[in-house]
Amino acid sequence: MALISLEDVTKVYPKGTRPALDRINLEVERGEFVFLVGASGSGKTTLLRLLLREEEATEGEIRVAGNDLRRLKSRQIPLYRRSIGFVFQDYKLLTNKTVWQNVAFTLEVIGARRSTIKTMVPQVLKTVGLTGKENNYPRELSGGEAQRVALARAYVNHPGILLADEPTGNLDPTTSLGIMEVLDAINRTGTTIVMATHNEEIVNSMRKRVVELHGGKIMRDERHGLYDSAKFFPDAEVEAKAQQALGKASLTAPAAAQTPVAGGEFSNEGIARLASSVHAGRTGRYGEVFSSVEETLTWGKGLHLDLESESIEQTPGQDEAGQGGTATNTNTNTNTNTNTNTNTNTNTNTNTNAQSQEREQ
Ligand SMILES: Nc1ncnc2c1ncn2[C@@H]1O[C@H](COP(=O)(O)OP(=O)(O)OP(=O)(O)O)[C@@H](O)[C@H]1O
Repeated sequence: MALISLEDVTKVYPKGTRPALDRINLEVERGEFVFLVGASGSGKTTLLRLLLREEEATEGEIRVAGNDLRRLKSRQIPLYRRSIGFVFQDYKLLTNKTVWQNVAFTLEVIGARRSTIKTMVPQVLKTVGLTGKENNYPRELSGGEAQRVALARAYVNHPGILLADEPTGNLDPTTSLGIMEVLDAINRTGTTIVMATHNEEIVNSMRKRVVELHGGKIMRDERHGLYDSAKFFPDAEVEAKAQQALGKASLTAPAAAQTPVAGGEFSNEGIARLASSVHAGRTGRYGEVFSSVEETLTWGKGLHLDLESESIEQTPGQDEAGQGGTATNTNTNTNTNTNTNTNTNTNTNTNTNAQSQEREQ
């Protein structure tokens, strides 16, 4: 049974003139990394909010990790949400708490022991490359660092599912690469990731499953996004990162990282391609945000999904929460290479819905 399934799901907001989601059918298997793409207003955030049970479907059935979300009682919702990690474009950090306290807080609210907190917080900060920043307050962090704290907080209790709404939306291309490295590492521990994004270069480079929404309907569901790698690495830092990612895939990565995903490639190659294309300056956002449907349908040439015959391989020993693996792909400070963005797209992302959702924690 799929980890996430939506059957004929429709969402009409009280003031909505048309359905925000219109008879959506979608299945996501355990361990998958799914990009949700589509023009502004196509329904990406709504889909994530339904999965988080911040909104209820008007019609249809949603199941997440065995939970039928229609049957979830109000008092069960906080517990349900704690089993899911989520990150937003604007980080939502607690401004009066340090990096350490922000991450520890997630564990405190679920009643974790102090000894557990003391063990897990440094581990996850190391995973996201923030060792040394424990005592900084959010205002003392760069955008990329703040987003990594948000990721650490979402991941610290090793959720089986991580939902991300434009997690790179406010970040420059090189910093976004760092965030994608962390997300990729988290995914390789077995955590299923559903990420809404406008960033076509990230999607094209990572070559994960791409679900494209338009007007609340799924217009495309492909196993891999476009492949458009750069062959030229004149920048030493980005080249090193790309080499490192490729090297890790074949030499030092943990077993989970070496497991070929459907299609036979190693997931770290996506990061290598992204590093390459970040450097080449092909960092455009999802460029067709305000264009017609004909023009927006430019995603991918990949295979159409056949969930019957293909499935993501699981690494033996990993439980549902992904605790069988530890992410080893630590991030390095990537903020120095910001001059390569030759993006000419002038669209701005107006994702205000996610921004207004304050996490209960
Ligand atoms: N609370 C709400 N009340 C009424 N309509 C809403 C509400 N939230 C979203 N909508 C509408 O639902 C549709 C889908 O919005 P949604 O935020 O899911 O799109 P999106 O693809 O995430 O867009 P973006 O990329 O701009 O974040 C839009 O037409 C939007 O105006």
